[in-house]
Amino acid sequence: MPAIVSAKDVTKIYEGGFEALKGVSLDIEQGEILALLGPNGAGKTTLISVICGMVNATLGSISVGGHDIVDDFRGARSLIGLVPQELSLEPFEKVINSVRFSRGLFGKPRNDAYVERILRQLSLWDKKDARVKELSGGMKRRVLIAKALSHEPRVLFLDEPTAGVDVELRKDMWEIVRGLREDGVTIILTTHYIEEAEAIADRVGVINDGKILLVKDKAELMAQMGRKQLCIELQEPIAEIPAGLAAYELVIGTDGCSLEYAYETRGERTGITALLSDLAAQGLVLKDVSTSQSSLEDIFVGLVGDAA
Ligand SMILES: Nc1ncnc2c1ncn2[C@@H]1O[C@H](COP(=O)(O)OP(=O)(O)OP(=O)(O)O)[C@@H](O)[C@H]1O
Repeated sequence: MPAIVSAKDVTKIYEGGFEALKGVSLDIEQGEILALLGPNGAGKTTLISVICGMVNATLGSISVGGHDIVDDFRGARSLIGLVPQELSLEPFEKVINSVRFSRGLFGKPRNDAYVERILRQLSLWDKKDARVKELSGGMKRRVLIAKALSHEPRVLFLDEPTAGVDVELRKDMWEIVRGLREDGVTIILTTHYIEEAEAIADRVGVINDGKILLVKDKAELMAQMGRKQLCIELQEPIAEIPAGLAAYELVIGTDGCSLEYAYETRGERTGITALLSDLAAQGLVLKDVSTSQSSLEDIFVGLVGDAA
């Protein structure tokens, strides 16, 4: 299936010469939730602003649903909903009118049944006649989503949807995003929160310093995270690993006093029981054992650190 959003070698140099995107290429699959993870200033907002046509790319090309975002701006833009980072709403407007108005901006005919459906989906139906200023921060964020969905887009961009919101609201937001995906909407969200990417993304893209460092299935990343290390401290140092332990592919510490064993936590057998009895059979006396696991956070920090 062709990608619903395809960016090729996109570079953005802001006035003043700052290069915020450095040849970014990215294909977004229809129906997926892609989390773009990166530190402050990485270029996340710039990338989605360029795709949504709010900022012009300096070089490169982007298409959305097969429409070039420059040559066929209207065709591309009609497929896109954008939930911006800032709460930019008209305070005195009634919720339902603000959603109807957004739909009208895209030249779509009034459709009360559709607007009711999204307001219900976002638990805003009982607030439809409230003025925006009377709503809590979480409700305002949901109004922004309703507005972004008002013209029935196929791709929804959420720029840090849960920045600064409490845990409950964050989980509500994740539920909303999952529900939208079930309706067939492709979702791209930017986040600083690794646990957010872990919780809802199908794929994770890591961006830093204007470059995409990695785009991977979350399941693959999780499999990488499913590896653990068992560190065995020995009572006495050894010069080399006894031949009888070769099958375990142990790594010996520089002082000869420790051994490291990598295993899959998801596998049926970790091999730890057999290893411990074979160590004893080889006459090795253990002083201590500990385990460690690489997390998405380690992978992220490693990637961003290596790139720096
Ligand atoms: N209009 C602008 N003019 C000049 N530089 C800009 C402009 N907008 C953004 N930048 C710079 O581009 C870089 C990327 O900014 P961007 O907002 O895309 O990052 P981000 O990954 O979204 O960061 P955050 O997580 O803090 O929102 C930053 O160094 C920022 O200062």
